[in-house]
Amino acid sequence: MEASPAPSVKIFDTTLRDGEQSPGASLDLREKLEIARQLEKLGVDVIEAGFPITSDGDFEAVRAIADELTGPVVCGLARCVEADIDRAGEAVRGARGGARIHVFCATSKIHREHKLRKGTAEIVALSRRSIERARGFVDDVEFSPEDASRTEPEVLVEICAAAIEAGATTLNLPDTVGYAVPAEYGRIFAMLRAQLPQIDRDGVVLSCHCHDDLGLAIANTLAAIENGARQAEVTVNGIGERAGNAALEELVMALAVRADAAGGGGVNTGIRRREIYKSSRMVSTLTGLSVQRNKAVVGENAFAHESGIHQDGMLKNPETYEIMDPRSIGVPESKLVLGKHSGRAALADRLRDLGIEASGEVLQAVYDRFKTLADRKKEVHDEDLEAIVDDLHASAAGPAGTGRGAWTLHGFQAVANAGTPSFAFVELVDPDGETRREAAFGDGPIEACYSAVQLITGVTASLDRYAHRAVTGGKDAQGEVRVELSTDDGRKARGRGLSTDTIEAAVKAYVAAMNRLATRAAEPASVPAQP
Ligand SMILES: CC(=O)SCCNC(=O)CCNC(=O)[C@H](O)C(C)(C)COP(=O)(O)OP(=O)(O)OC[C@H]1O[C@@H](n2cnc3c(N)ncnc32)[C@H](O)[C@@H]1OP(=O)(O)O
Ligand SMILES: CC(C)C(=O)C(=O)O
Repeated sequence: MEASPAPSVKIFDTTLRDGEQSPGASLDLREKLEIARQLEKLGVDVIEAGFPITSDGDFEAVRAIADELTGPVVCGLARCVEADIDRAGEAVRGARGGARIHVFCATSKIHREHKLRKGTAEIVALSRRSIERARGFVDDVEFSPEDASRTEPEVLVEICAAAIEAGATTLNLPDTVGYAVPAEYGRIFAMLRAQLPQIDRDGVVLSCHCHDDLGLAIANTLAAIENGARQAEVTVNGIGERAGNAALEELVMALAVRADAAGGGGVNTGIRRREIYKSSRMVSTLTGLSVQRNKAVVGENAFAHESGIHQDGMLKNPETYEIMDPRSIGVPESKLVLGKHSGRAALADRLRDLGIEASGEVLQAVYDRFKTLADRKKEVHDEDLEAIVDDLHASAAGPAGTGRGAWTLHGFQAVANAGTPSFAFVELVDPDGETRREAAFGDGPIEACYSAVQLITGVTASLDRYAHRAVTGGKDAQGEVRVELSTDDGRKARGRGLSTDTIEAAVKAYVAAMNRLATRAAEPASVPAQP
């Protein structure tokens, strides 16, 4: 006996309707068309392009999308209000990929009594009339009993039966306020199929529409599919009213990665997964709603790894820490971000990418400097690593290759006051390993530090050149200071310092130059190569 093919679920994308209801996300006609074209490339089955009674702009956008797209069915939303239905019918009529009107009417007790102020019988009759009116425009009519998950089961059964009789071809059971939990939401679908056998018999499509108020939109959607829903209403990036809707990318990838996600056996969608990331970027850019960094599937961190243990695993086999291949959704590659939690494996790998082979003691030396820096910076960039390696090369040579010890900066404090001289206290370790300290005043904290260094070392030099630049970006960027010193007897030397603290970079540069000056006594005319 042949195995029956895996069922498939239609993807009904409502980014342009419910998604656009996110505060601040309004889209104009051109933007809606651009997103609709991308949704067509993505392979969605139905595009809910808008709510045409809302405004002339929304009507025109739905009309334009219906006129242009040839793949997906184009749908317009309508209340159980004649003018809404007529406007939606006008907007989607003749849609090249198929036209649908989506009629909705709230059915829960709270919505009946407080919002619509109508009894159940009146709501059932109104819905029936509205569906019939919509069928006058199109054969494909979807009906949603709004707030279905909070509606009494008997009311839901009654209105769904009436909707099918009136000609609804899709029945959508929305969890309008994101209140349902998965088992309960799944049971509603099972209950309805059991109570209304005409659903399965006549091929009425059951649909789910979940909001994320409790973070359960995807779990609820999967529960609905497990219980017979064959259409899922979703939005790109999960945008939508309040906390948003079930995210298209999360649903599609849950079904793709886990064959048992909706009860086993596998469920297909017609989505071209390589278009997911591009769609996400486009929706984010055009709506102005940024995607949170840790958002599943499409967030900036979804395929980024910072901790050493994970990075090491990733380098050995990406499947240790990634359950999907980023390229399968159009993300070019995973990222190993170097930071405080990174280890030697990731560091050596990045150095290799930069053309620097480091192992053993050299790697350890770079690693020690890297960790010190990472304690001060959120992320260590390639330029930071190159600067660390340069710095190590310079100090490994000793003061201009003399082989003897050098002065090193141990610590400093600098106080800057407006209107009065600045004050600095500096501690250096001398070439024999002794810590020496001095305090001095100056015109600004850097000059005060330089005076203290001169007092400690006994070397008096003029500062001929001072240059500062940020080597990396951001507020925790590394600054590089380069100085050039000269003495009365004609010796010159250059020095370079690197730190996230400008004053520290300046003092390091000065001390490096002083070390070189000390070696210049024998050959006063020569200036060493730039470090
Ligand atoms: C769950 C959802 O996401 S539903 C979709 C929500 N989306 C939107 O509301 C976006 C577009 N909306 C709009 O532009 C406007 O609200 C309009 C044009 C639809 C209506 O505007 P107005 O006529 O000024 O009505 P307003 O928005 O103030 O109030 C809604 C009215 O619709 C009624 N209503 C709500 N749902 C339905 C329904 N499904 N069927 C019939 N009437 C309904 C309300 O009871 C209220 O009627 P009332 O004024 O008699 O009390
Ligand atoms: C119109 C319906 C489907 C809706 O958006 C909701 O109930 O959330």
